[in-house]
Amino acid sequence: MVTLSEAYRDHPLHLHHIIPLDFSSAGTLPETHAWPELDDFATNGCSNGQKSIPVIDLKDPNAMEVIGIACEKWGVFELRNHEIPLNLIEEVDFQAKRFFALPSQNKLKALRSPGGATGYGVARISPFFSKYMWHEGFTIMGSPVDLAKRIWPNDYAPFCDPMENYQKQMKHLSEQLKHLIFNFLDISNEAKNWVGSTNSSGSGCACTAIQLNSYPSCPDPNRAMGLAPHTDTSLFTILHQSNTNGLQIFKDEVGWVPVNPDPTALVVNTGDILHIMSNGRFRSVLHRVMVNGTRPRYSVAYFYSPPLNYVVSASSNGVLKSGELARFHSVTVKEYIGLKAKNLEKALCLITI
Ligand SMILES: C=C1C[C@]23C[C@@]1(O)CC[C@H]2[C@@]12CCC[C@@](C)(C(=O)O1)[C@H]2[C@@H]3C(=O)O
Ligand SMILES: O=C(O)CCC(=O)C(=O)O
Ligand SMILES: [Fe+2]
Repeated sequence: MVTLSEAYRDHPLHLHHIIPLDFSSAGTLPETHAWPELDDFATNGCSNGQKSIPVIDLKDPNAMEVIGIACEKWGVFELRNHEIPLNLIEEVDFQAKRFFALPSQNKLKALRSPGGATGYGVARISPFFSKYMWHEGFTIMGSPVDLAKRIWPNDYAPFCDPMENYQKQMKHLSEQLKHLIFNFLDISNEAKNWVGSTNSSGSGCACTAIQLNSYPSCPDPNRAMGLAPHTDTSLFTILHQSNTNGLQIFKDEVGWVPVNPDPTALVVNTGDILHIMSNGRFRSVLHRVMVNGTRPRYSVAYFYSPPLNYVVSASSNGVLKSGELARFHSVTVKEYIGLKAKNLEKALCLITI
């Protein structure tokens, strides 16, 4: 089965950047989780009610055009009519909540290892910030069975079956979106089909991951940060958010724009790999998550990227118009993941020509 884990092996983390706080016993916000700059965050235009992300119907005959324009102008859109069964989404949500509701010592049985990429833990970006985030995550790459067996040794199927089904459905949806986006960008058939590329299992399949996110309700939400501002590494990410708000995207000349939850819809955002492949035309969108004083928030992110040894390059994929120069050096997906793991948001600058 396809796994991205290999790309993270050379970038081990310290345990304090893996083990989440036991949120169930935190009656007050610990200083370790109190973010000093938050006044800024709160007033940075996030209540701008007029601006909201584009909403796109996948069955729209002009889907390719409207998706392309949304990626260009916003780097994010809400997708309706996506054909992922709602009962599957609800089941995945339910299983995620069931996992996060376990006592801390049970969740720690599935803790991500220092050199690992899957399992329970804080967000990978944690070492780049001096404060911790009000967040816990569970990352799945390939089969969730080994991880789930550590928690439910004899009863892992209720967790694993919907996760595996979700992976299949999301992969199919991602292929449709990839097709529309690459056609909009005029990407060549070779680059489109990842010709000659393989991942760790030797197949030319995409690298994918599911990230279950939990943001418990917080005793001091104005001083806490759910997920610090970041861009995703992926080609694109498909997110389902349950009905507590908190996600915001950064739009130039506007500021932080809330992405209000619609549990029947999905949110698609562009990642760094698409940024590079499109020569910067589709900028990877900066986003963050704020927390809530009374309600927990849950989300499920599906990251979709080309195979690990795929060469991410605008100079050979057909996107450059005549006379246009490539803005980035070519890198493999694996090399870019390594750069991001070491340098976070400076990774793109490091490959800028
Ligand atoms: C496939 C992946 C993308 C991700 C790193 C990961 O290996 C699994 C977790 C993902 C996540 C989720 C929260 C935000 C993020 C930046 C992080 O710290 O972990 C993303 C990573 C990413 O896009 O690079
Ligand atoms: O919880 C959210 O809405 C955002 C999650 C996210 O940004 C991520 O998993 O990369
Ligand atoms: Fe993200």
